[in-house]
Amino acid sequence: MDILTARGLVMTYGSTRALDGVDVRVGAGESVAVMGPSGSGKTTLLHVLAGILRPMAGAVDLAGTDLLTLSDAERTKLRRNDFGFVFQSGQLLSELPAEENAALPLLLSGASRAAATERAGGLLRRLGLAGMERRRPGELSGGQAQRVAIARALVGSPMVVFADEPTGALDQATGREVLDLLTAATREHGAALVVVTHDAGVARWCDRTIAMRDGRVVSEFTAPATSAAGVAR
Ligand SMILES: Nc1ncnc2c1ncn2[C@@H]1O[C@H](COP(=O)(O)OP(=O)(O)OP(=O)(O)O)[C@@H](O)[C@H]1O
Repeated sequence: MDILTARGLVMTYGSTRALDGVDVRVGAGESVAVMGPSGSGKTTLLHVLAGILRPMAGAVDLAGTDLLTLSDAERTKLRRNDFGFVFQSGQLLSELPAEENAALPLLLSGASRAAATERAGGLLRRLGLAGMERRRPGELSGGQAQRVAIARALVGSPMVVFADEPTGALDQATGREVLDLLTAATREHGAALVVVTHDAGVARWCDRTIAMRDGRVVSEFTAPATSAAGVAR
């Protein structure tokens, strides 16, 4: 069953067609890598699918809800409840301990502090951060900080996690570890994952890869990383 579908997406910036008629579907619990050269429209697609950007044309449907007919307030609420986000870096609040950073979406949704930090702490421990729950982001390595971001993305049990170059600021080995955790943790939670990346190896962790070029999906495949590498350039 598809949980997220988009049809005919068009997004332009002046004369640049960042999205030029894109159709995408994401199955429930499926992980999808979005690849392609710089400027091919990957981040724009992610933002449109996540309801952050409104396209000039097309439709986005999340489990039967048309995202583009919602009011801004409704879309914000849907993003908070149904989506999780992991960005390249710098998304944690520097003054808050890891546990509270990870608990933030639940706190914003009105959960009690005790319940929210307990759930966040459990996730952090499952992501290998036992004993680091009270550390602030400045006291964590880049890879550890991304694990906190993954915990935060999953803490509200979202339907879809969106990740934009989540390992872009990490060395390759740490990046692989983080991706492994990201895909395993989203799977474990039954969430779908849409991950934008330049790393052809990511396809190894994902169920499907979408390749973009010049604002269009040029190929789509379920394949090992060796096939993905040819499309990544
Ligand atoms: N806010 C904006 N204003 C003007 N042009 C934009 C804006 N955002 C994106 N673009 C343009 O739209 C096109 C697609 O950009 P996008 O960021 O989606 O590509 P990308 O594939 O994610 O690139 P990268 O891999 O470098 O992050 C590019 O030509 C970019 O310059």
